[in-house]
Amino acid sequence: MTAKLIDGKAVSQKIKIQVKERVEKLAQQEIIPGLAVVLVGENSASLTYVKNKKKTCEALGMRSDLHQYPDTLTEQELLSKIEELNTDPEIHGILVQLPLPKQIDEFKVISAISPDKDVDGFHPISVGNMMIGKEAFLPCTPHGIMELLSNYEIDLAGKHAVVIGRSNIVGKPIGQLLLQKDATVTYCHSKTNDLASFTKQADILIAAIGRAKFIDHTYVKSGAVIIDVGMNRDENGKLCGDVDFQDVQETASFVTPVPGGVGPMTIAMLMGNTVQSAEKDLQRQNNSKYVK
Ligand SMILES: Nc1nc2c(c(=O)[nH]1)N[C@@H](CN(C=O)c1ccc(C(=O)N[C@@H](CCC(=O)O)C(=O)O)cc1)CN2
Repeated sequence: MTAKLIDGKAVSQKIKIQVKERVEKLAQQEIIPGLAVVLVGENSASLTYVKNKKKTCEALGMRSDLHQYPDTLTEQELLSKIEELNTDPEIHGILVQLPLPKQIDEFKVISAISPDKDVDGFHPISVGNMMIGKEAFLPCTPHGIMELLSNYEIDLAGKHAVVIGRSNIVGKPIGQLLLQKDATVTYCHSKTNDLASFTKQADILIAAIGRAKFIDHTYVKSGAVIIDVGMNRDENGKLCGDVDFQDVQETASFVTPVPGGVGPMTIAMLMGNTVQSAEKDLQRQNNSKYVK
């Protein structure tokens, strides 16, 4: 058996075409979805990601403003900027690129974003609504993973999903979304003893560990679906995931590559959330017309 490739690049293209159609529909009502991206510091990977977000927005007919600051920016200065963006009627989505420099409290900053504009889905209100299955902006990487699984018609009900990683932006939320689709979910993390004894039971294995090519075939059950969320550099400086892609080929049934798997989905889902925010804003405006 050779694993089938889950092509995130192709699926993300399909999603972006659908988003563009929604942008064109909003343009008929003279609305241009607007995304504000805030970057603090000079992290080169973060700079690449925010540039890609801006480029994608523009390609889909959306507005994107990049607000870039040195890593000496104070927490108060950042909070003031967010306050300004919260009240800007032309901005439908606000995103603060993570990680932030250490003098800035990430939770405080995320909590300051209006939940109506929280297109990253990181605000505690968005997280709470997601947890109880109510309408919310879903965090882009976990949402992208769910879209990939759905596009490849991978059945989740009754399946055992093992998530390695417990970050707020990937590990914790992907477990909840899988649970909502009736998977049985196990969380593993850096303190888990005998990791392989858990991962070998996984029908669906989500690797978000942050260690280059850590998962090889000895961690994988025959026929498992592997989703690689890792973004690392190998010994030659080449981009690679948490999974040893070649080594799992004869064991897994499906596997995502890095690059070209989960990463492009993250940006496509962000575009979807931003358009959704603009659509909801229009709906609110129309509703308030009726009330008057
Ligand atoms: N505010 C946020 N910060 C961060 C998020 C996030 O969703 N919101 N996620 C990550 C970084 N990230 C988006 O911001 C991201 C990472 C990777 C990719 C991607 O497309 N990767 C490509 C490879 C890119 C390359 O060549 O370097 C791929 O996997 O094919 C997109 C977005 C942390 N911060």
